[in-house]
Amino acid sequence: MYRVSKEFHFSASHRLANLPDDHPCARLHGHNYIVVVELAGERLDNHGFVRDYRELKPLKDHIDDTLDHRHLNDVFGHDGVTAEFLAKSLFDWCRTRWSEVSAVRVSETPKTWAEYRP
Ligand SMILES: Nc1nc2c(c(=O)[nH]1)N=C([C@H](O)[C@H](O)COP(=O)(O)OP(=O)(O)OP(=O)(O)O)CN2
Ligand SMILES: [Zn+2]
Repeated sequence: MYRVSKEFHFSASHRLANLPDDHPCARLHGHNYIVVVELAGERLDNHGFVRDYRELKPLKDHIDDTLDHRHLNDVFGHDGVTAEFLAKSLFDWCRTRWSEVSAVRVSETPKTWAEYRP
């Protein structure tokens, strides 16, 4: 099995308003998010690719247009925009376009990662 991945970046604010008031993440704050999309395949195409990284450009456009420099509670219309939620949401968006997508990972801080892998 081959696995390839590409990294995307965006900055956004959020507030996990369902957490207790004394939890720091219940307050308005922001992250420099990192998103890694992983694709898997048993076979390579004629160019030796699982899929050309350049074909993932629509994901960069989607992130830039809908998430970058936005308030994520407003974007999604709820107060639970966790890293886990973003990983699943971006996985679903990618999977409708590229069948090889096998996982999406999201980092909010240099020390934390959430992954969605069905
Ligand atoms: N499982 C999850 N836990 C937390 C999430 C999340 O999305 N999934 N999100 C947050 C906060 O939004 C934010 O990411 C803060 O995380 P935290 O690790 O507390 O960040 P710090 O930089 O403050 O960590 P230090 O250990 O103090 O450096 C919280 N939890
Ligand atoms: Zn946060």
